[in-house]
Amino acid sequence: MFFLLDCDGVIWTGDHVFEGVPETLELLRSRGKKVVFVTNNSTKSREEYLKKFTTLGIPSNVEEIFGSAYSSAIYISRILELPAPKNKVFVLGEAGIENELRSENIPFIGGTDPALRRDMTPEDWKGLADGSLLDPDVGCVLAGLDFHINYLKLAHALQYLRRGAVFLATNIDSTFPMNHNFFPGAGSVGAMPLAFMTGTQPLALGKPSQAMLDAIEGKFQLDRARTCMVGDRLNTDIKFGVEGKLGGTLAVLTGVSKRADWEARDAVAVPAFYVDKLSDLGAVAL
Ligand SMILES: O=C(O)[C@H](O)[C@H](O)COP(=O)(O)O
Ligand SMILES: [Mg+2]
Repeated sequence: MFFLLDCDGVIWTGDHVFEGVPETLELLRSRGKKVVFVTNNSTKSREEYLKKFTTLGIPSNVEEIFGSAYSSAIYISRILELPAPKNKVFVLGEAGIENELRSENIPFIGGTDPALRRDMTPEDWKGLADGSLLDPDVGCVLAGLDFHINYLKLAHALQYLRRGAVFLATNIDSTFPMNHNFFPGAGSVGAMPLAFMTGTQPLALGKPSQAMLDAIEGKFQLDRARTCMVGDRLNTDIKFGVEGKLGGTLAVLTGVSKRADWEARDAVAVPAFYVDKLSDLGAVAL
């Protein structure tokens, strides 16, 4: 049996690991359950997440980690297959996306480039308008959670999209649960502002995307009927499990969604089960 575990709002909030999580993971593994960490947070690569798990005292390995940055990189390299020379990606996001694109040998610009962490200049207004400042090899814009978003980056992304670049997003979460509070999410800082500007929606490759679930199913050869998705957010985690026809969905109340959200008549998705926190799983006959 597989447990697909969300991270932000389930395992941790920022660097605070919720009480009893390491013990619960150990219990699951000791009972022969397979654990896969499935996060929409694109700011870290699988290797960077492994470092975070290790630093926070949670035993894991890189093969157990499946993030939206990785999901996006394998989609671009193995499905989208941008024709050279227009196979470069303009990134709105942090190092996690860059490192996963590198691991799939996908060329990219933007992202954490310090040259873009500044205000617009008259040269920018002119060069972006006439295209002289644009890289002709960019064939795709990938928008993720960018903690350094600014007008210049959005202006670059818009010009590439206006010139026909493929519009992708790692995820479109509206908020980001952090330190027991909420901050602007990936969708709110990059993908949705660009969607508003262009009138087009990105293809999002994180939860609830079924392309991501197909990739996870393929990688782990899991049996969907014997797989449970555990998450804190209805319109990503629980929708992912329900639309993926997984055997179970479990909501935890340590993150974004509350009971009232799925008890509402127009709930986007309803979990099969819920617990107050992940460690309550220990009391369940697994
Ligand atoms: O804005 C975001 O990217 C999300 O809020 C965040 O990444 C969610 O991560 P997850 O709960 O899927 O681990
Ligand atoms: Mg979450």
